[in-house]
Amino acid sequence: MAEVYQASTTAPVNIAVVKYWGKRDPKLNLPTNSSVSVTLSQADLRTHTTAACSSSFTEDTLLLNSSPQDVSGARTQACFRELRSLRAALESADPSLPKLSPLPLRIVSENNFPTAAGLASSAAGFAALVRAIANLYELPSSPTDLSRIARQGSGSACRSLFGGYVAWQMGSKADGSDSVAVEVAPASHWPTMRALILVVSAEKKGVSSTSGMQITVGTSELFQRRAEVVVPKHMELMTKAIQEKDFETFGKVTMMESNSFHATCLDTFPPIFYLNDVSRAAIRVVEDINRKAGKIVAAYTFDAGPNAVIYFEEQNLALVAGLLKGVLGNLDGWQGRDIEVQEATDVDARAVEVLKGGVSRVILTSVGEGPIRTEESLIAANGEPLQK
Ligand SMILES: Nc1ncnc2c1ncn2[C@@H]1O[C@H](COP(=O)(O)OP(=O)(O)OP(=O)(O)O)[C@@H](O)[C@H]1O
Ligand SMILES: C[C@@](O)(CCOP(=O)(O)OP(=O)(O)O)CC(=O)O
Repeated sequence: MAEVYQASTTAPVNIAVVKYWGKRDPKLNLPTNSSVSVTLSQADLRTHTTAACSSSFTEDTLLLNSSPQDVSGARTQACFRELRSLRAALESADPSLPKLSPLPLRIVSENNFPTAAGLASSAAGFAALVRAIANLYELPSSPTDLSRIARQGSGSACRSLFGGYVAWQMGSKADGSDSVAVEVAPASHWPTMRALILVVSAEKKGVSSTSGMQITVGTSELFQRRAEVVVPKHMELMTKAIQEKDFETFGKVTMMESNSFHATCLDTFPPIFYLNDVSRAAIRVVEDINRKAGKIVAAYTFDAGPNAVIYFEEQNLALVAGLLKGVLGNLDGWQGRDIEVQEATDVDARAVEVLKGGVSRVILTSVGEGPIRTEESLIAANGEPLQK
């Protein structure tokens, strides 16, 4: 029987606090601005991927949550091609190495959260795919080197190669070699950061990030100001806020960034609406929580969909999560955490009702680590995918 080589990893989701929106080169996924994200804990949200290769396989395949995916797309192909060429270079430098680069790849992956629902599945998915194949090929590449490859799968994926607080530097070179992710600070630098996700919709979204951002680039004038003036200022403030663990600035910039990004969506022609009434109710409740506290203790942010991500620090668990548990305590997602419930006094009553009617579940998580190698495999020794 032909030998089956394999390696596995898990990879995290990241949620941006300075948003990536717009490409200067759609083929290479080169962005029009830099961005910053927080990597979320894999205890709650993760992709698990096994990469295998063998001469007994007939073609490159990808099985995602048990369903076969098309791998002929330019993005997946770019990742396969770049990783193979790094392996081929190792093989030609050391002829004793097994010749893995020409062998067909079999990738098996599982997301433990809804795919394509604005929960950054493509980020965790492509980060895991690239990391798993790099492990399989025993590449000496650093996370920054791999971020250059994962970026071509999905832009935001480049930030999921690191844990903690991560910047994607837009770079200026035409070949994209300087458009990479770097660590701003590890999770251990500011470990008290929490994220409460209000899942408003787990459905596939209407306008994908990929096409939405290109229509914005082509039609919005506001977008130009965002890329040239707003984001560079926010990048500076955000990096410093993270270094100094200054939640008030972190929170203010996070909220203003989300608002700026969604304003450019509205300024796109025809307009793109990712926020809905439930999202706006979440914004209102966060504002009321901050007003009650007399300072910024909670910060909302929204990606290309209505789900709210609310960042806060552990010391404000009762003020933020406790209050929202008072409103949404009947939903799934609060288990396993001892949270003192707070009355939603001094909070807009209508917004509370809208949240009650529109949020389907919550996910309470925290800042976490980057991809983690695992011996737990999704492919049997004979090369067959393992059914869970
Ligand atoms: N585990 C995975 N392995 C490989 N590819 C994946 C994986 N998970 C998701 N993807 C790819 O990502 C696509 C979903 O990306 P999409 O950008 O539409 O949604 P999203 O990532 O959930 O939302 P967003 O990035 O806007 O927050 C899937 O259709 C699939 O091609
Ligand atoms: C709103 C965002 O989540 C957009 C993410 O866009 P994608 O990374 O999904 O886009 P592609 O590069 O086309 O795959 C903001 C962010 O994550 O920075």
